[in-house]
Amino acid sequence: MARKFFVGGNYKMNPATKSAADGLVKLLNEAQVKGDVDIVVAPPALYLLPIRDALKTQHVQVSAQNCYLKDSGAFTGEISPAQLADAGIPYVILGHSERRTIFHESSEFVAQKTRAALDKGLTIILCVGETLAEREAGKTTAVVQSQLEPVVKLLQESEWNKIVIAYEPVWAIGTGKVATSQQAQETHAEVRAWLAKSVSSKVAQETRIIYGGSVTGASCRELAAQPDVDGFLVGGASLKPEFVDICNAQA
Ligand SMILES: O=C(COP(=O)(O)O)NO
Repeated sequence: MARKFFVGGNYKMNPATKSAADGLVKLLNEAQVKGDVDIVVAPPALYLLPIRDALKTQHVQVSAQNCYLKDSGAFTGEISPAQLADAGIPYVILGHSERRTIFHESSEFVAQKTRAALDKGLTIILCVGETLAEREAGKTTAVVQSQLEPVVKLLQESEWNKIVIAYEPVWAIGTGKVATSQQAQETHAEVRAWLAKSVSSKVAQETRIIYGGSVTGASCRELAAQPDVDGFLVGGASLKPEFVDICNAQA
């Protein structure tokens, strides 16, 4: 089966003002989206509802950038999967490398949060990826598999249709050093083969594996042409007009 193209925009802790956020909504509402693509933008939590309510295009949905694993309680600063579901936010990014490195989230913790988000009906953009040292040591496959294993243990085969895997090599995030098409295709194919072995061939074939790490309007088409690259999770470029070109990369 053909996997529907998927492009996420991870705004991270941007933009700095509501008026700038309004500008991004204008860009999305005026975008000429070509082809069949799921577009999801992940603004800071403060802007989630205003942006969701200001979007006039059926092409774009919103995502949280993270969530906790409990429904409510004394967890200062956190947002719960139950609150996201109640607010009608359909997606959440989990396991982003910035959550793993800056906020010390382990793969087991990310897996528990994935379980909790699935229990509330959310779709998860599950981030994995290796550091430059791990790639140079030939550990890319082992690292990515170690990040996915705890998730595999907690999911039923039928739940994988609520997972989008984002392969984001840490050395490409925010550096301008985009992975080559060959590097992306190689790792995506390895992840897909591992899914076939660890879950099922159906899940391997149907799960979208998207690439993130310095994707731009200039690099997106060659990457999108790779058989196992099903889309992108875009950081910096999602805050610019070229985000629309990236959404149309497969059109
Ligand atoms: O972190 C990223 C990628 O960021 P950049 O596109 O800025 O490298 N996506 O979640």
